[in-house]
Amino acid sequence: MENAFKQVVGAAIVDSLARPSLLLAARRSAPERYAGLWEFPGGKVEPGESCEAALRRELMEELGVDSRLGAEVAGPSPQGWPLAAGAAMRVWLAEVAAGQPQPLEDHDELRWVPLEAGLLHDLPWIPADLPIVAAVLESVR
Ligand SMILES: Nc1nc2c([nH]c(=O)n2[C@H]2C[C@H](O)[C@@H](COP(=O)(O)OP(=O)(O)OP(=O)(O)O)O2)c(=O)[nH]1
Repeated sequence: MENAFKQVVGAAIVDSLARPSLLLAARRSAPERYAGLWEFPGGKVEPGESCEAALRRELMEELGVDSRLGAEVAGPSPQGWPLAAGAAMRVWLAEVAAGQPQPLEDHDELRWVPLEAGLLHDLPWIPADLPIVAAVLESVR
């Protein structure tokens, strides 16, 4: 069956999948409606690509890192979490397997933030991401 939503994938990159204490938040530099807002690194899945392969590709392109995916942070639909404009995002916990994350593309700042509700919610996230941030916190508790 055709997917009802445009499929986006995102990574909740933690310092360690075994003992997560920090989350890597990324500040978008474009487009204008999202510039300055924080998000999960990731992007659109290309035709014929699996979600997991798309996510690892995006993390290499955007951050320059090889990544290891952990558990999915499941959303309310099989396509994940609803976003604006007819898109939905599946999100995985992830850790860096090799490399140092750099804001190579789409972002102007990366920040490791303690996995604490108060500190994470201090950042201006893309509004659709707020329930995902809460679910990530819940999943690492
Ligand atoms: N990566 C990412 N995108 C998000 C999040 N929240 C959210 O609403 N979005 C939206 C923004 C974009 O409209 C869309 C993802 O597209 P993108 O611009 O990151 O995708 P891409 O890297 O494949 O970009 P492009 O090829 O279209 O330039 O999903 C999030 O946490 N991470």
